[in-house]
Amino acid sequence: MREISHSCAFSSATLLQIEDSSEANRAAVAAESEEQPAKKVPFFPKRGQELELVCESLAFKGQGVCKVLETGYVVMCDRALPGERLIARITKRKGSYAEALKLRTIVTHDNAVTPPCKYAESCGGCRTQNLSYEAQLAAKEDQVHQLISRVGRFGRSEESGSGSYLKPILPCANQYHYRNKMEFSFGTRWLPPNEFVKNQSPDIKEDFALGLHVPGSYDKILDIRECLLQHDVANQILLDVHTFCETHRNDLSAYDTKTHSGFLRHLTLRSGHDEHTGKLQVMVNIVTSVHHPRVIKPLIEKLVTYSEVTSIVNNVTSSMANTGVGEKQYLLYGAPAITERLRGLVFEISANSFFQTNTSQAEVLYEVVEKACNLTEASSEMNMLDLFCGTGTIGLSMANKVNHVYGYELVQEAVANARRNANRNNILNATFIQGDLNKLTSGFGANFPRPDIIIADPNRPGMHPKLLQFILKSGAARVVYVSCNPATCARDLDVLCHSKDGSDLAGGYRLLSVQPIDMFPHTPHVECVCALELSN
Ligand SMILES: C[S@@+](CC[C@H](N)C(=O)[O-])C[C@H]1O[C@@H](n2cnc3c(N)ncnc32)[C@H](O)[C@@H]1O
Repeated sequence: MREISHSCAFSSATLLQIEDSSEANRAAVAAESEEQPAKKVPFFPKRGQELELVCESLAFKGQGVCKVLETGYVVMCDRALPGERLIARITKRKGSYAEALKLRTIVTHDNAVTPPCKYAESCGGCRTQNLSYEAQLAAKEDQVHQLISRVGRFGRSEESGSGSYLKPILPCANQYHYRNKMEFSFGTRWLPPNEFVKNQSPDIKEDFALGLHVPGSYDKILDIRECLLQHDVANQILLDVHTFCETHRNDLSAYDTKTHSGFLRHLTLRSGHDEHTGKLQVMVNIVTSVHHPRVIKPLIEKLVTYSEVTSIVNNVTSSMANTGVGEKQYLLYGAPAITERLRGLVFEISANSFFQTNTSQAEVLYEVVEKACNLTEASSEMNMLDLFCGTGTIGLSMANKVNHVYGYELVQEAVANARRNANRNNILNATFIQGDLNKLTSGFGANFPRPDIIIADPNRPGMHPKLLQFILKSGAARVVYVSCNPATCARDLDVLCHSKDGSDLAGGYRLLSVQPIDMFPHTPHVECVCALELSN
């Protein structure tokens, strides 16, 4: 039996509410305080106060865990990196810690490297590009281990025999050009500090930008002309679209999220490969506020000159929200979907359906998932439930080893993709069902047999308590939890593995392993695959 740490200051009620970073931050603060308890003296910084900090580690979501030297008081600071001494301004007090905005560096961080991207200092995408890759990996591994062991209440003790259940992180072989999908936004331009001087130049127009959101801002766009995370061809397209739309901005005006006026909202570039020739395929998705085929036509004529562009779609949305999914979608050129190979199968990807964004690392991820399922010859009699299945990739990649795969997914378009993906790969033992796993009714489970293996791959908020209850009652011998948010994953594992007094969610599973995987170098994101078995 594994040791359960009782030092963790989280009540079960709070654990169910973990949505994103604040509980994870508290875990990081608790870890810091436990490591050096003697240094902490009472300290109450005020909002707006400027302080000298030293950064000690990187927490979940890439925030630096910093300390006020004389007091040991913990401050979470965006863009602070381990070893850095900095001046920061307090923005929020949150119980035992505060949040701060970094103002300037006094002494640079450990493991500093020169980032190859010229936007690295201002862009919200790659926040740790100037930290060596080895240091990024160590920080991500530590975050997963801390969160699972503390928030999940598993402790850090060694398992006898196969070593710790907390496995070392698997690195990503390609640290650049690994993304097969990038979503850019049109908008009003934001100038990073080093461009203010150039702003005197009449060449710089502030009414047009195409790029990525300024961190923490919904309306300001960092104008960029290339992103080192995407394919070179996608970068040429981005540059061309940028130049063309900026030149013709009277017709092709950028949408302004404050005034809700303007035409062009987002540009999404997705890449895949032709299933027969292996040739690169690019899908261009232009999101606009209205359908205006005549105005957009010259841009399409420009884009079709690229032999790699095999699909151009136009999503039209009148929503005030910052969404790339249109109320209507128009096919402007080529096929409605592109294809990609994964685990020896061919998958079709349409504009609004989920597909793993790092294809080569998805091969590694799915291999780990399959291993966690512990498939044997006996598995051919078993039913697999693939929850949050997207376009069906995980379940389909194991369909030849089980009796039947049942996939469950919210997005109708992804379900349609999954069904076509099964047909395309001649897989007859897979059924895909559309439904909302956050709104389970008592009838859930009636349209598929009792599962022997459950795979759950939710997005960041994790699983709804009712879904956890379903899993606990299912009697499935194996559960494999694939997570892109170790904080909510830890919360859910605690429910699945530890019985809770006064609750009908009795923990019925034993956590066997937690495997962190780096899918997104230079970003704060980290994936993990957790294997659980039914405990008797
Ligand atoms: C992280 S993705 C995983 C997709 C798939 N397993 C894969 O590897 O490609 C999460 C998926 O959950 C779906 N999803 C999100 N909320 C959902 C809900 N409430 N009910 C069912 N599916 C949901 C999303 O549409 C998305 O396809």
